[in-house]
Amino acid sequence: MNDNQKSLILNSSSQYPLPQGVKLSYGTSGFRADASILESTAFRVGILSALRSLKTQSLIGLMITASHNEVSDNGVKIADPSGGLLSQEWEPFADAIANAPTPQHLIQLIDEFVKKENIEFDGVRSAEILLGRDTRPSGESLLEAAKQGVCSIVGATASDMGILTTPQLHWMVRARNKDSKATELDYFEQLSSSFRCLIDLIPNEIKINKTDDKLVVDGANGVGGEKLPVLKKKLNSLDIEVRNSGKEGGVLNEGVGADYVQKEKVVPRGFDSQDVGIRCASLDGDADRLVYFSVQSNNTSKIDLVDGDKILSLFAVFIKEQLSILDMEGDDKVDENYEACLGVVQTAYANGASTDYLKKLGLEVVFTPTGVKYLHEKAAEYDIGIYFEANGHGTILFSEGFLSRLEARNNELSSKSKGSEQQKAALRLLAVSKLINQAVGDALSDMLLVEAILQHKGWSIHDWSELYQDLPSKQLKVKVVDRTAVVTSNAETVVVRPPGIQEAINNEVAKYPQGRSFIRPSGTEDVIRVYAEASTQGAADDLANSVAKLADQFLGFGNSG
Ligand SMILES: CC(=O)N[C@H]1[C@@H](OP(=O)(O)O)O[C@H](CO)[C@@H](O)[C@@H]1O
Ligand SMILES: [Mg+2]
Repeated sequence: MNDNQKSLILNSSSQYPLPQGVKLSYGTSGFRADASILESTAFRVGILSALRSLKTQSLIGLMITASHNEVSDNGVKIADPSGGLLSQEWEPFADAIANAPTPQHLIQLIDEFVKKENIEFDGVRSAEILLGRDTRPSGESLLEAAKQGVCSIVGATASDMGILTTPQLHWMVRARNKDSKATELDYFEQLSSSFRCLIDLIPNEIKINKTDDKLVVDGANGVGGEKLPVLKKKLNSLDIEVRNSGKEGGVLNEGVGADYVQKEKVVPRGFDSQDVGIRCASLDGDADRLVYFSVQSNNTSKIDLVDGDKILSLFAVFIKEQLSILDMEGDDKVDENYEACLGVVQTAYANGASTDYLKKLGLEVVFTPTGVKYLHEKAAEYDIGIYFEANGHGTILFSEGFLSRLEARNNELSSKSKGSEQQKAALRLLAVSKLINQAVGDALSDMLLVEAILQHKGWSIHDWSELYQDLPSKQLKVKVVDRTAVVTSNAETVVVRPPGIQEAINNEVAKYPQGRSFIRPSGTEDVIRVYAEASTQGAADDLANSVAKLADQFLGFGNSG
């Protein structure tokens, strides 16, 4: 780094000092904290994004959001050239610069990193960053700080894309780096046209039977609630009513949204007994998570939840069915045809009943630690990889190689047997690959795929929910002295440290039919999470409570004295 560059960073970073006592970590999904302490972080991540752009010689995204956290929080994260999350190799550098106590320390860290990574400031392409933010009031000033960070790197350009859903920004970064159309309008156009294509391919006999009912969506008073009406205008085969759009005066994520609905299993604000029997869905605060639900008829404050595991199962059923029509799946595949490698990725939080169901379908199910970065990476190893967290974050990844095969197959079929069931199956899979966000889980595109599949199958939300019965489950949080004392293995299902605790958990689990329980340190909160599953709700609650007690005994404050 030359002196001119150093003094540029020095001058601008002195305007964004690190507040005292702040210690931040890039975490499961970027930096997140109370918005009032994040300006220096946004500024520094702005610098990081420009360096990442120079290193990869590609466009990079920077998103200001704290997803489902309360409105007073905010956060900042990076979208890599593929549209995916920041490479994990750069996370330690992100942590280091976010916590650098003075501008001088900051410059030293950047200088060392630039040397280590061989980042050239006078390469062919100068740094280019797309910035977006969710609807949080603090977003504007944090975006400005991030922009100043980007612009403190010589030659870098920052384009403010305004208010976007997180997946929209990731989608744009991916599209721009592939030289495809990449505006917000292009995003809506791609989603709506591929959705229409799937609807047009619904077999006639099903279309006649289909129930033309409406979908009511809880927008979490966030950006998804703002964007959905725009998308809705482009879809005439779907009747959507948006509630909690943020325009009715409700507070972001307060008693609303996918995280609240999934964790509390109660109706969000704005929904009541009049909604019994109606298909409902909830987005989270930045619209990268989606869950469905219906209001219970006998207790209208409660819901029947259709979570990420069931969205995954619905997608898996549909994809498998299309592959089977194409003879690209299963034992009876036609020899000359290629057998597509379809994989499903879950975490330990996936309901055990969903895993059983998927395995019975004959699917390969693999587990990764919690966090989209792990699931996404694993899913990318398949021709078609479907991943979902139980909380509703997920997508379907199609490999480039498989898509070329599919294109070729479609061309061949369209000359030999145009309009055949096989060709329709190829067209459906191609439409899914365009509808579903290839960069990151996307509530809006996931929702359109759910709706298209339900119409295709002529299923109500009830039919869908009946795919399997969730095992009763319970999640608890336990405050401990030091959550990093817990070290896990086997996709976080086994505790290897501290010694003894896993044996104690095993002894508890053995007392419950269909019992399963694990603990792990949260990556986003200062707690240990306890998960338990058993054959009845009472048993799941009891098991969770006993395991929480064990966590407290081994790790809690009483133990440390
Ligand atoms: C049990 C649970 O829902 N954990 C969430 C939560 O992570 P924790 O590391 O459990 O705090 O936030 C992550 C980021 O949004 C999400 O990926 C993950 O699924
Ligand atoms: Mg989110």
